[in-house]
Amino acid sequence: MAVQTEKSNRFLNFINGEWVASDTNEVITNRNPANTDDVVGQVQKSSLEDLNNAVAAAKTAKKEWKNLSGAARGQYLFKAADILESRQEEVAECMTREMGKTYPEAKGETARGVAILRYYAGEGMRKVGDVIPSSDSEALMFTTRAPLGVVGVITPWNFPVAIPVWKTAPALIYGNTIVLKPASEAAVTCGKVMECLQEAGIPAGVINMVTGPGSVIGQGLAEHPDVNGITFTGSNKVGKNIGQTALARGAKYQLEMGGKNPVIVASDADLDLAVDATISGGLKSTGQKCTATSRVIVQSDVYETFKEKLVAKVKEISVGDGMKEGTWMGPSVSETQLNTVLSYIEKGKEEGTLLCGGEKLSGEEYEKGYFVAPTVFDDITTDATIAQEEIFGPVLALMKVDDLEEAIELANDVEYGLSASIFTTNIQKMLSFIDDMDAGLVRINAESAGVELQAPFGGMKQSSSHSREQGEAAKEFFTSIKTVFVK
Ligand SMILES: NC(=O)C1=CN([C@@H]2O[C@H](COP(=O)(O)OP(=O)(O)OC[C@H]3O[C@@H](n4cnc5c(N)ncnc54)[C@H](O)[C@@H]3O)[C@@H](O)[C@H]2O)C=CC1
Ligand SMILES: O=C(O)CCC(=O)C(=O)O
Repeated sequence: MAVQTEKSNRFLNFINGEWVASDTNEVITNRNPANTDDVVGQVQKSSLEDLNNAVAAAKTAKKEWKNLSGAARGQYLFKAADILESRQEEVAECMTREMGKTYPEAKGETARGVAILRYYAGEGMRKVGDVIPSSDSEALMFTTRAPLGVVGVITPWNFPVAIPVWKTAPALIYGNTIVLKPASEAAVTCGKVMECLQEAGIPAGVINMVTGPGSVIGQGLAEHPDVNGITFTGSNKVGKNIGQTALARGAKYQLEMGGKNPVIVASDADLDLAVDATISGGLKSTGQKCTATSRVIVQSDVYETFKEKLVAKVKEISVGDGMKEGTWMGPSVSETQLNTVLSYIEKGKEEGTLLCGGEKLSGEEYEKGYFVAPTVFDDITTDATIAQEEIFGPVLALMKVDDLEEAIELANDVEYGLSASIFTTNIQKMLSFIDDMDAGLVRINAESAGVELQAPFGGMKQSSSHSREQGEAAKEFFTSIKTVFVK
């Protein structure tokens, strides 16, 4: 057993209140996707035995943690928020170097993590149940809530602070203990979040982190008989498998998966606003958000003007190392992700007309990173692969429609239903969109990305397990309702 003595970017597993090396003696080394010469840090390549130790610790700790008052649990989260806030710049820099999003975005995400911790800290003081009139006049009937117990938290790399925090903070405040398995690509940044929770003094065993391959540690969590609930964000393929595994053994699960999010630009839209929001929603974070805009559905009478404005602005985007001032868009997270994006771009060239971008960037600034040019396609039809499949890259597909009805029909013509936007100044069009759009998040005159921590977040159709995260909605997953009858 080794002890982590100083703040560094080399992380051990965190199990039962201690930093411990994996029994495999193997590590995963993370490099900067903007410059692969830059080694960002290391995490453990753990085994099932490490996972079993973490689950055992979480199981032992759950009774005492659950028996604390919500207010007492909240105090730990307030403290963790202060610590994370004091380390905002260090955490953000690590995030940018580890997964590529720009430093201002990474700072914003870290601040969001702080705000989420504070929001759920406050939840510890809010009501958990209702009094319901019994048909027996001498009885008192009410609901209360019980934690699930041990929750397995499996997170992706695209929001290395916000997603682990928006799953962990509600799990803890409602009395659960956790075992967190972050995506390897961003596990060093996540280790820093874990340090903040540790420094806040959360009792041993309540929070645990085990890093390693998804197929071993993630699958191991899903299968583990002592893990009572699993919360997951990531790809559809992995998510569905986790859901089936959890269901087969009767565990609760929550899945947030892909998106193929449309923006509709109506003929009466403020076109400059729509252009800016399409770029921001589609290309920020290099398009690596499940809420990213990827299908741009434009009414024919403004199509050419919108297209011209959009392409002119996309061409101005500065791509580079996210730590460099003036960089608007960083690299893809990894070589695998870059290759996926490039293969969709090749497909797009067969399916439509390339308007700009469409290539891996070359030249001195780019040669050691995974950079792709922001790309826009024209003449894309709804059955095209790039109009149907989640790309997770900076690629926009333009589609032309004659009227709003056709626009909404097209917007709904995908298997996903996470987020959708419309740009219009017409109230009737807004209302039709709100009514008819099959998405968990519908946004009017605002980009498709951008989730507020106090509001429910989740998708329809194949985008989620039909559950919601964040805000008060988190309570539904992280607790079970108990109906109490007293006479
Ligand atoms: N909805 C979202 O926010 C995200 C969607 N994605 C989508 O997924 C694609 C692939 O990205 P990946 O990082 O490979 O996503 P992924 O779904 O493989 O990874 C997400 C998490 O699940 C874990 N995992 C992987 N295999 C597992 C398994 N068999 N059992 C349990 N856990 C497992 C990973 O280690 C990671 O912690 C992206 O191109 C994108 O389309 C990726 C990340 C986030
Ligand atoms: O748009 C956001 O802020 C959150 C997106 C998200 O949850 C994701 O990409 O996994």
